[in-house]
Amino acid sequence: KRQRHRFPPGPRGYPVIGSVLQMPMQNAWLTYQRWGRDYGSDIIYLNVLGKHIYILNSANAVYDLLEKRSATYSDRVVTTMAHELVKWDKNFALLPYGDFWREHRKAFHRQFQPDMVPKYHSHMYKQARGLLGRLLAQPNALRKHLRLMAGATILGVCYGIDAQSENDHYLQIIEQAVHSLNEVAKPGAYLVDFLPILKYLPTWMPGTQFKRDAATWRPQVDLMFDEPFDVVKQSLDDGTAVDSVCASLLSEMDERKDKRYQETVIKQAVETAYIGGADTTVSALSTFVLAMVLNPEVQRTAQKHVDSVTGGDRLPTIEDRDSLPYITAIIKEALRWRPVLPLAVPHISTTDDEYRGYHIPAGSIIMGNAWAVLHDGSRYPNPDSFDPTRFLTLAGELDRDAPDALEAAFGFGRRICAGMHFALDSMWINAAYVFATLDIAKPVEDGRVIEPSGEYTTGLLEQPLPFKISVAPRSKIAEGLIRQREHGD
Ligand code: HEM
Repeated sequence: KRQRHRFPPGPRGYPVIGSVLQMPMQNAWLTYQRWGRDYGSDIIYLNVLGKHIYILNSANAVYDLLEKRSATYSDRVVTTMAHELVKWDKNFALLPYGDFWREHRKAFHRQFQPDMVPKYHSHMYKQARGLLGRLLAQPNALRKHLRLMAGATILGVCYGIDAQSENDHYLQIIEQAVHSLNEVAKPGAYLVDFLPILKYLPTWMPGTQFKRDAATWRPQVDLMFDEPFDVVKQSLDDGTAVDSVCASLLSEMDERKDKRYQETVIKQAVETAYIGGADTTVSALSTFVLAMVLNPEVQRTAQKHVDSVTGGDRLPTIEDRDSLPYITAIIKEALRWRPVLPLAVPHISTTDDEYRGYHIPAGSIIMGNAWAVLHDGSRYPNPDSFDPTRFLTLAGELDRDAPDALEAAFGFGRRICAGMHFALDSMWINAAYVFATLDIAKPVEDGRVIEPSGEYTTGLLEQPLPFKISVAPRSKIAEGLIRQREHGD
């Protein structure tokens, strides 16, 4: 006898194909948030070609399922193109839940847990200084400068590689490979993901462009993982290794366990830091700059706070953080206002479950709508305005009772961002350096103020469309700090 299950409300689809035609292609998080309002439910259900999809639009639903029941909701979508043909599952953020993923997460955690991150601050300071100088010299290449800052910080920390410019050999290898991750991650981009049998077609047949794409991309992905790892391994053998995450993990290998297996885990875990950490940091800091351009009074207040702590004649350090809650609040607000991954990364359930009387079969796709959680007006009044004081008490301290934007901005449960503490410190240092030294504003061209569009790209990861800024040193002393520091003094 067939049991009838209850499912949450959602747009009614058509027989067989389900809601495939209703799936939003642009800014899906906004449509999902609106559906939540239209259907009066914080859980929305869609059936797309037989796949069960649940969208969680509230902090409660996200917490109940992705946090409290994280043993059930921590798997990942596995696709033929990304995982099998291009081998992007070397990126452990895409690995299915299980022991192999757990080994990666453990190795990564050993090096990126909160206690370890201070070891990496020197790399962050160095690259943040470089960013100041480049912004002054070339204000209209913000994205390029941020990419170099974020990429070089991670390469320095992970492999001890000192990338000087965007033409750095390793940065180029990685950038070339990462391009294909964006392509294979586009929903519905590859028919073979719906009909895996197509992978057996010979490459000369029409309609097999995906096989040619995979043949081009797979060696690029292999190279990106292999080359920096091999260089560190060789340097350990030669006795010339410098301090790095990769070198530490290789030196700590357990001699009783299989060497090749451990090396594979280390290679993949370390390179995932770049994949997980570069574009995300660029997006978050681009939003930070956009917010400062649009909210000059917030920028001025932050500058005053920084000056009151540094006296205006030195650069801030992370040790100043406790004295500068306003800067921390700006970082939280940037991550809340325009979350980098508005739908985080989808989770998959591994056993049948029931929640609020609704049936959730094993293999369902669960999307935590970080955007909806972080723009919930009952938790964040006036959610569209950029207001760091929402995280502060009247006395200007961080408000421990305010809902924390970090709860959704970095994802959920056992798959929560493994580089979160690293990301927060790196963002804080870059923002504090900018406040200490630079005025960032809308540029004026031919007597006209150029407004940023404020628009964002749409995809798994969102970032502001390129916008123009003007950058000026705040004072002669500030200019001196940038120049002096640039020369390594
Ligand atoms: C502002 C910057 C960042 C944001 C907003 C961000 C956000 C996220 C999100 C939303 C996820 C998916 C969580 C989920 O599935 O629920 C994630 C995963 C991950 N992130 Fe980040 N991230 C940032 C920076 C970084 C950095 C700097 C690193 C490395 C140093 C990093 C490493 C990772 C890794 C390894 C995963 C995969 C975790 C897993 O699947 O077990 N991230 N991040």
